Amino acid sequence: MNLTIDNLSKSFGQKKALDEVTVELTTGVYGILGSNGSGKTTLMRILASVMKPSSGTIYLNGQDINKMDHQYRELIGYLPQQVGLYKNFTAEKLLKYISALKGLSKEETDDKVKEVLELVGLSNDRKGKVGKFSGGMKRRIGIAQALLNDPKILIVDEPTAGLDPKERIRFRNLLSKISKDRIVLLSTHIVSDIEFIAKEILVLKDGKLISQETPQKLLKGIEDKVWSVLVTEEEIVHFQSNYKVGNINRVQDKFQLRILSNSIPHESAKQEVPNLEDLYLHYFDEENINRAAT
Ligand SMILES: Nc1ncnc2c1ncn2[C@@H]1O[C@H](COP(=O)(O)OP(=O)(O)OP(=O)(O)O)[C@@H](O)[C@H]1O
Repeated sequence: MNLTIDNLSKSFGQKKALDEVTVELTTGVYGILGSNGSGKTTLMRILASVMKPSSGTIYLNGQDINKMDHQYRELIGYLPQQVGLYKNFTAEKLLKYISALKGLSKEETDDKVKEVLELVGLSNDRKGKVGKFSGGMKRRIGIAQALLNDPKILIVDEPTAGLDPKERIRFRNLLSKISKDRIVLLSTHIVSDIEFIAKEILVLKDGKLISQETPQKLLKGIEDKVWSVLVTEEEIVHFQSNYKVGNINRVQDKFQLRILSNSIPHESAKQEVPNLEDLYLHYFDEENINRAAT
């Protein structure tokens, strides 16, 4: 399976939310990384066919999705940022109801609902009311409903916002599991969500695709730029105004700063192994974009 996004742009008045994005996707998980307003949701909505681009074309296995029309939509599962679930429905009833809306027969529905409940780990909670579910369970029921029509392309917008770490891990593993024979697109600004499961990360900035790489290659790009330095409280401001500073940890009476810099920021600085949090800082430290030292 091959999904090709060819020269896609979307404008809202003067604002270019997407600017000539071209990318080719095959099965597996893709992470879309970008700061607020970088165009992630716009790209996902166009891919989910709920919004039209201003220009550009999307091809699935060489066929223009506009020409495929409902044939394409049947292959899509979309989980937007906000989903309104019927709070008084049980998990099972909700999924049966959505199956009916999606046009599945009664027999298909019973089997499919059972299968997706199992897949997302909610079989034992099938009689529980959705309104009483935790955030993680709600996201999982969201995925379950998106999987009812066995989509080949699953699009999930900010899936882990508001989830606790345990639920985030569980959700990540679920997406990883279902990506074997599907294209899964996952937008986030929580980089740890995609560090381990994405086969490639698409970095969007101001509507432009500025990078498409494996997480390992992206990290290699900053491998000699990440430092840690131990400073006093008074010295923090100096580093913050001259460098991109990430985490600050208290270590007894001093502070350890994580710094992104092309050159050694201080003679006592130690080089560190980069992670995706550093990468995010590298691309999206907007406030400090004009610093000379990096
Ligand atoms: N319907 C709309 N009308 C006008 N402007 C819009 C509309 N939708 C998006 N935009 C603008 O397009 C740009 C990209 O928005 P988009 O929602 O795609 O970004 P995002 O990366 O998903 O951000 P976030 O992480 O905050 O969800 C933003 O500047 C946004 O204000």
